[in-house]
Amino acid sequence: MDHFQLKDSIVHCEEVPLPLIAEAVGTPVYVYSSATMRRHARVFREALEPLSDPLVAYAVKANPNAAVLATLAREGLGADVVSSGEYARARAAGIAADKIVFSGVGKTVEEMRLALEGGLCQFNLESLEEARMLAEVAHSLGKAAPAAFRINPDVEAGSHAKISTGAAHNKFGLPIDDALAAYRLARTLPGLDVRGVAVHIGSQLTSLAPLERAFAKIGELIRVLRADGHRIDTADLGGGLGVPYDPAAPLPPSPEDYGEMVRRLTDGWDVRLIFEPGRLIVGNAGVLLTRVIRVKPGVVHPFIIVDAGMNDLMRPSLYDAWHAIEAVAPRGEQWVANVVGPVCETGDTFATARSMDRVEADDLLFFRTAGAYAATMASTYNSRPLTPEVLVDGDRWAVVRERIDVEALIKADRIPYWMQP
Ligand SMILES: Cc1ncc(COP(=O)(O)O)c(C=O)c1O
Ligand SMILES: N[C@@H](CCCC[NH3+])C(=O)O
Repeated sequence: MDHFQLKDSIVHCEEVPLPLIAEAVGTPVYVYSSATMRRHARVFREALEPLSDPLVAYAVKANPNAAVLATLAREGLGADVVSSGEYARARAAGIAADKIVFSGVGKTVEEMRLALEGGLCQFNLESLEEARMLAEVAHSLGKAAPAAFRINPDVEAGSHAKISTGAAHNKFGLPIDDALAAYRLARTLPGLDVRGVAVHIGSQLTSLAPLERAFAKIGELIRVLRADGHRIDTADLGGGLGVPYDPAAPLPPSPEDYGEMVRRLTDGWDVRLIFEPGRLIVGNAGVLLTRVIRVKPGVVHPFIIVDAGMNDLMRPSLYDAWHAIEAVAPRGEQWVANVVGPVCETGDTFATARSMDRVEADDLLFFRTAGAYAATMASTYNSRPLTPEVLVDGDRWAVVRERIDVEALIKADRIPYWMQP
């Protein structure tokens, strides 16, 4: 079910016409559909049935907006966090501490302390060095930190190189060949209670095969660890399932196919499974609404200059990502055009030679699949305000993050004392 659809020739988010939001809030603006998020949370959970009591810990990095987190908390989701900021956001949104998994490559002593004091399900440790540090911090607090090692299974995820994490040369996780020695040593550390394994090989995966290879290796590792006397109660299988961006591309595997594969691969593991989906839950729940500033002729195709830039939506410039770009009030004609932002970089290009709705200055366009890794990766480059966010629920809508304007940016800067009069 697509919650961004034409009704009376105007694209709506659920029951709310997008032009209404553009007029009231200004553009560019992110717009999220509550119904889509709720639906994705349910579809994912249903796809895992009848696994007993899995923890679905939404990867907060995909979209950490407080209203988004509160929506997902009400669906019973936990949180996968990678910083004290994400931990604080998850707690503030009402996510119970025992549903929070703390991942991340460079957890600091302060972050460890914060999560130990506030409570959590487990830390996913990336190295023995990190395990030692956590053991010390927990011991000093008189606690035993619940933990798993994130294993690097040396599997190529087949995704974009910048979002693949499971190959031996990537910075993530403990090399699988070092795992047994690490579990043995970790067991001797007071302050540490290692009781699980974790794996996450990358994001926007469009095939289940690499996940199957990784999970098979993890299954074998669990067997080896148990034979060596280690207690393994949890297996965190990460996130990574891709979502459709380009309708012309083959569909990524469905949550149902993923669930079937997981049940098959984890049969007999006898652990509590943890999942960390991010993009799957929110990716298609958001759009970036933008207005055409002007159209200028190009040598080959016209340039549509919109008021959203690479600072608002980085994915095309960072990963050559493809986002559908459609008119909010289509004129019924198609053309081939380039869509670019106003930022002073050639990379501020959203689409080149794209067949799309013909538009004129002042028309509204929207970028689809902008609910994940979009607003959260925005910057103020070129001294552009941070884009506001709006949440829709049926016929209701609300601004859930204000535009952080240039006044606020200027106020955050300081003139040093020696330059003051
Ligand atoms: C450890 C970890 N878990 C979960 C995720 C969420 O991934 P995705 O949004 O692809 O589901 C990520 C990001 O790739 C991650 O690094
Ligand atoms: N930012 C990436 C995903 C990174 C996943 C982080 N673990 C994207 O937009 O596709």
